[in-house]
Amino acid sequence: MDLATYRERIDAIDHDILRLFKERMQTAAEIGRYKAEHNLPILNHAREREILQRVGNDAGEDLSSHARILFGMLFDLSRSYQQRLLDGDSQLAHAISDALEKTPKIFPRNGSVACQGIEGAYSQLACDKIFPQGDITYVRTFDGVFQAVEQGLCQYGILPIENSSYGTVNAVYDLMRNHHFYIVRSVKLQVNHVLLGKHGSSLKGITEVFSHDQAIGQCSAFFKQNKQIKVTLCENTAVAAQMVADSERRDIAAISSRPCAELYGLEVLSDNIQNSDHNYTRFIVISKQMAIYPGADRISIMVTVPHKPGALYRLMAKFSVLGVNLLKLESRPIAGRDFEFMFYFDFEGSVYDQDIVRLLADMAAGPDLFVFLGSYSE
Ligand SMILES: C=C(O[C@@H]1C=C(C(=O)O)C=C[C@H]1O)C(=O)O
Repeated sequence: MDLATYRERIDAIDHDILRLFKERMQTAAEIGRYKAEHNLPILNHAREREILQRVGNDAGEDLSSHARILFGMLFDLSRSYQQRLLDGDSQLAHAISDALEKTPKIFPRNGSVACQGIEGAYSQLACDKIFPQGDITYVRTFDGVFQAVEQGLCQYGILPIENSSYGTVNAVYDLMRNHHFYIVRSVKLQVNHVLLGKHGSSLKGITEVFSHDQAIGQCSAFFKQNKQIKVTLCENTAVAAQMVADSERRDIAAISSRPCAELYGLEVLSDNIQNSDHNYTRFIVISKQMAIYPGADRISIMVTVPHKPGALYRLMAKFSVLGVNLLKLESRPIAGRDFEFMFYFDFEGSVYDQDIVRLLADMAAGPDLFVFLGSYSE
């Protein structure tokens, strides 16, 4: 047989599969209605296991695992179809359209903003970029930024989430699940670190350097070359500069931003000491209310998936069928659980796209934890 004839055969088979698929989905919808009337949950593990067992056996050794994957996908589709028919428009879909209606058409230039650290901190530099007329309140910790927003003390909060060379700011991701907030914007800031010491001191005489863990990590090559220097972590790069300024010691220095030299009366002992010239940190802007500004083309969510083989794969398949491009996938262990993880996804997409809203509503309706973290632009 030639290729064209094989393809004709495949087309005919697909025609039958599609007819049967539609029939299967309609039947699942009927079952969904029955379940709603009788107060039964949509998911029935035992039934799915039974079908997988049968299908796996009937398919024969060669195709057993392929058939199980196919039917696993069919279950997902049939459950989400049942859910959608029963829920109509989900709560999340309503909240999103509400936010779209109420959000001003232009991102504000001012507002009260919580930043971690003190003046000269990189969060402040990020804030200046986003809110040129922002009114900054400094808090000591990242947790304090979340709290200031959650309690309504500040309209916005700024938090670093990842660096192009040193990676994720884990502490911020771990705090996300303890707080209620929405991401309304993100920004990428080029970060050039400088070594700051007392006037008249020099790199040769420095025995100890203070800074934040991220800055130390981004300057690891500098420490390899200067092995005599002891590293001491502190909560913020600007706080490190202030500590050096307040200390009597002349053998200590801080890794900070350049503006901290002038702010704290220090001297630049070494310039651009980060490993890479292309060193960027991404910051998010959080707010208490959901707000989706024009141009929002990025969506962030936080989910757990069941601790079972294929669970993450099935979640990813939902993105894949819509042709959604994933921008970031981060996993963090859930404290107190046995290697269970919280997954954070950033993906490209607009909430004006009904397929995307349906996907979000579908995940929100599932049995696992799902949090919509916001839709925004960078
Ligand atoms: C259709 C049903 O709902 C769900 C979907 C199933 C399926 O697609 O075969 C099986 C079990 C349930 O988790 C059902 O309960 O039969």
